[in-house]
Amino acid sequence: MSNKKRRNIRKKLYNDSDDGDEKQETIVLDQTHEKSRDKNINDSVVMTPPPRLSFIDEIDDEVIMSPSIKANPAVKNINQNANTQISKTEETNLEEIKSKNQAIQSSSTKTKDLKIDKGELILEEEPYAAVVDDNNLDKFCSGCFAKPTRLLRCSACNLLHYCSERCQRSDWKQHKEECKTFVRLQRKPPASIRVFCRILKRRSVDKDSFAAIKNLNTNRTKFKQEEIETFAQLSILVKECIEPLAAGEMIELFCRLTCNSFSVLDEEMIGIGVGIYTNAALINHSCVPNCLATFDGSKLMVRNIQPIQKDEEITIAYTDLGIPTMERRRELNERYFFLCQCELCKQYESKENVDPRSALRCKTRGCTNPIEPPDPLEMQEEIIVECSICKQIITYDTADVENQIKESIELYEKGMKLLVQDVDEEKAISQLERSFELQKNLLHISNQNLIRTQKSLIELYSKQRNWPMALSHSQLLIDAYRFLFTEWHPLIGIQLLVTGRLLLCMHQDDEGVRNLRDSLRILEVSHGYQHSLTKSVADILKQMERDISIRQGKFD
Ligand SMILES: C[S@@+](CC[C@H](N)C(=O)[O-])C[C@H]1O[C@@H](n2cnc3c(N)ncnc32)[C@H](O)[C@@H]1O
Repeated sequence: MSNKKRRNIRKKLYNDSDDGDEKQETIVLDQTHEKSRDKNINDSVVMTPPPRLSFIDEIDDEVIMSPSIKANPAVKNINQNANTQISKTEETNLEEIKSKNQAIQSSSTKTKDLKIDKGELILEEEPYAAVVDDNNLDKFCSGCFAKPTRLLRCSACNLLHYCSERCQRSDWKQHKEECKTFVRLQRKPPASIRVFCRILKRRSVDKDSFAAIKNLNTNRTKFKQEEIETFAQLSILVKECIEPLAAGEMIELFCRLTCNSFSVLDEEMIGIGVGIYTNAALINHSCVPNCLATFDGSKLMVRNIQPIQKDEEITIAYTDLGIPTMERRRELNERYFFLCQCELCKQYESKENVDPRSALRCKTRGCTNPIEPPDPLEMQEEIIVECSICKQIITYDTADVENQIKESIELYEKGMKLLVQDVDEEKAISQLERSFELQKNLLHISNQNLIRTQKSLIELYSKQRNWPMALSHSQLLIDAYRFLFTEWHPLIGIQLLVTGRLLLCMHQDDEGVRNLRDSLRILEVSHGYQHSLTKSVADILKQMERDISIRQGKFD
């Protein structure tokens, strides 16, 4: 393959630009807008975005602390009871889910067991309101949530960015008033407040649509008093921006947002914004979900990654399934007020089953069995276990294990801190590599600490174009995800894609194509054929396969 072609593929895969840093351009929408421009705004936007935005983090930063508002679900999902699990009052615009349910019901009368095969689009929904996170405002279009190489900045508030004048125009109805507010306040309210205001704005122009919001679960009585007080204080921020509702209604709306908002995810399933999807919010949670939510821009799609049987409840995961079961349960309980009783959570209630997310690895070469780490409360000097798979008796020195884990976490945190401080990346990498070295022979491949260290290393090495190092970590991550997740989980597909593109960058075309093919197979199920990510992988594959066959023709 020619270097030019390879560069083009790399550009496509990495959203790379040969032009160096993109200049932010200013676009002017109309005269009124132009007139309101304040020359000093640039200097006056004071709020520093937190390193990674979430519903909670922003609020902590901007206002008061409260565990409760921390309700920005990682990927929030819904499912209620079995029949599609659409609970609740029937009046809302649930046509899509209902008709899907009917389809499920009727197809189930045709086939005895199977209802819908994997990869079906169960629900597709545009947000009632959605905003880009504070620290992503200059990276993603506030209209379509795409990440183009070039963004245009709103010339009045200088905060929101758009990929085109068309996107700015289509968002203008929502942004017009908000834009003036940002200018007047001389700071940007956090994303949670911005999305709240957008909901109120939409209500003011389309009262009927608000019924879908009112239909959402509030869990009002389950919030702690201090959380309700936090909501009351947040209401003051809202009042600075838009005509508020009555005090009680404001609190209820905060409760609803806390339990029902979604993180809008980019192609790599990383949070870039907050959105409210009134139909998808009716789906309940499971840690072994049969469906998953993905996004194309801000459009949410729920697809089933497992076949769904008649009368089976549709479920999605509200939280990161890579975190250990006890932590997951605690998080679900704190944010959503329920004790998860899914089969995964129940499986690890008993000590007999070891959760790989927090486990050590078996010391026998080639054995992938997770081993329970020492319990600090038991204060044993060593733990002696018989591996249930390889049957070897293994001894771990408790103090050694604890020290190594502690040190590896410190090294990881030190490395990440160096990155935030913008210190030399090399130094950060060396801390993370030392952390990895301590963990790799001690922790199970799917241990959450090991996974997060490797994810950071892949990102850093890719940034430095150190493809071989990024590749070695990426290949290990595929194994870790395969151990944790079901076959069609999108994280496996995305990691195969990352691995494939790294191989292409290293001119290992055949192996790269194999990984891309495996990735595509999964993405077709998890994201669907029409998703922009799936299409771009299919395009690259086609191009690569054509290239390879031409080359083979030449050499045969
Ligand atoms: C986004 S709503 C889901 C739809 C909700 N069941 C309804 O009827 O509107 C989230 C709330 O649903 C309930 N919920 C979701 N998943 C659950 C589960 N697996 N077990 C028990 N309750 C669950 C909890 O009350 C949670 O706060």
